[in-house]
Amino acid sequence: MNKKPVVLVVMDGIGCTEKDNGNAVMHAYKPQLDTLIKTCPNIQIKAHGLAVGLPSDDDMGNSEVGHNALGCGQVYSQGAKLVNESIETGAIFKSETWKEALDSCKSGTLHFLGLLSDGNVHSNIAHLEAMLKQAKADGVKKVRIHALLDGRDVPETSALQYVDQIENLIHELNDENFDIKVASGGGRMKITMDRYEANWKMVEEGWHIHVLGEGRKFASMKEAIETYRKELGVSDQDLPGFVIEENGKPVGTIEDGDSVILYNFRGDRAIEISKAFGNENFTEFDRVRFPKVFYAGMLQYDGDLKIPNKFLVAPPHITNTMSEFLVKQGVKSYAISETQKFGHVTYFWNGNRSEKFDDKLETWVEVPSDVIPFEQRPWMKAAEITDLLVDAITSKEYDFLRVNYPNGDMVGHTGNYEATLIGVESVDLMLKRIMNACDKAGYTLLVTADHGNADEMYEKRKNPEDAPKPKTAHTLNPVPFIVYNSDVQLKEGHFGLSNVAATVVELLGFKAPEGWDESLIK
Ligand SMILES: O=C(O)[C@@H](CO)OP(=O)(O)O
Ligand SMILES: [Mn+2]
Ligand SMILES: [Mn+2]
Repeated sequence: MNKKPVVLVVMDGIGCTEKDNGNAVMHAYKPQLDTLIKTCPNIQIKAHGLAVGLPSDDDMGNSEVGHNALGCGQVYSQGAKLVNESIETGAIFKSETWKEALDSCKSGTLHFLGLLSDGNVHSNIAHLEAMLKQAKADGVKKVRIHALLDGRDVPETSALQYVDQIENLIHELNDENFDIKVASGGGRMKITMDRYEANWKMVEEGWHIHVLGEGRKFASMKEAIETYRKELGVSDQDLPGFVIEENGKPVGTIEDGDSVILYNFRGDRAIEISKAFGNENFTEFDRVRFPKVFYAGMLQYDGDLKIPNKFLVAPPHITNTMSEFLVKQGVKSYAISETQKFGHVTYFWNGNRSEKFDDKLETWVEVPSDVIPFEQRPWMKAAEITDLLVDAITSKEYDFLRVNYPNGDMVGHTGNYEATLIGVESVDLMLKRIMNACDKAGYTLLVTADHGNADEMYEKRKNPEDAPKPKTAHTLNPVPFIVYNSDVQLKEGHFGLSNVAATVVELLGFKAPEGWDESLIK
């Protein structure tokens, strides 16, 4: 085998299936991908469920677990699973953090903030339910819930199902000693859950809604959702923020002496709001009022920056990553994406660490993303990313280069089939440029994805004659793994994303370290 530098392309959200259920991957005009699959060694690898450390094979893949597995060559039990286990054993409720959270709000309110669904990508409503029951059992007097609506990891207009579920539990738990209410909420793509500092305005709006109780007022969550749906016709993820009021007053602003638990377990979209609650000297926006609260996350979202410093369940301690390994070998690497996925190829890739292992050997490049609905620009920043990546390949400075193209995923999440076709086609167009650059430089090119999304743009239909309903979530499908410009043969069998790291280092001429899943090369 000829040892050469390697370029790895992650086509975010581009999975493989023969099924045509609004399959924007199948139907996109993508001559490069088609040729690569026809002429190069390639297999399909698993990107969901147990293969990436999720609780079961009913769990679709996602970027966090996908990039963790790609970047560390191992499968770790992930947040979704760790929290389940901690609740099952009761460890979470014996933790210091839980006790402190309860002690700290003895004469105040215990607030739960998080994504209200069972998507299991960022959160699970079952975790919230378990904590509400335990809070009552532990003698908490007053609880307020700040509910972010999903429609991105679950069907796009399914919010009322989860609202009913939580309202039923509230009804069951409420009595003269336990006062529990929903206080505020809004769509996850409108407030609070921004990531990678793409749009701090979202977090500022969330702060006004949850903390200050400033925003459009409604009598109930249901009324807010139904009113906004009628007025705007948008999916759950895009519903504006709302504040629940009674007698002209918000029912649950966040005040000095309260405790706040962010029950999302995934980090990327939890870090900014955690900074707003946790940093004394915070400058991203004017908080107007900064209540002195005890703040904890379900997990610690960033191990380097210790965000937040209090958490209920320890995150997977991901060690022995590919970046660590390459740095030890003195290999120079290059990582690039646009803002929306920049942390995926850096922070997730390195096991949820925001710092480099070595400043000199690692180069990270972020192309600023547009702040617009991505169906309006499905090509996103693919061309700008490729300009820089091609320069980096041509410079011959780096032995390992990785890139994430968000299009299949970010446009896929809009549920817009036509735009997603263009998203996939934009990525395909870029592949040609990268192939050319690799030809000239004599580099090996690997093409894969972190999970599916664009491959199923319609929900499953009950009756074949029903009109297609847009699907915004990820899929359970495998992803391609293609080797271009190398004479290797690939193994046959059942493999997953965690087999890629060993494959990369082998192509670079190293023996993969102990403990990594095997390489895909025969
Ligand atoms: O947008 C996100 O936060 C998730 C879906 O919840 O997508 P990805 O895992 O691809 O980042
Ligand atoms: Mn992804
Ligand atoms: Mn996604």
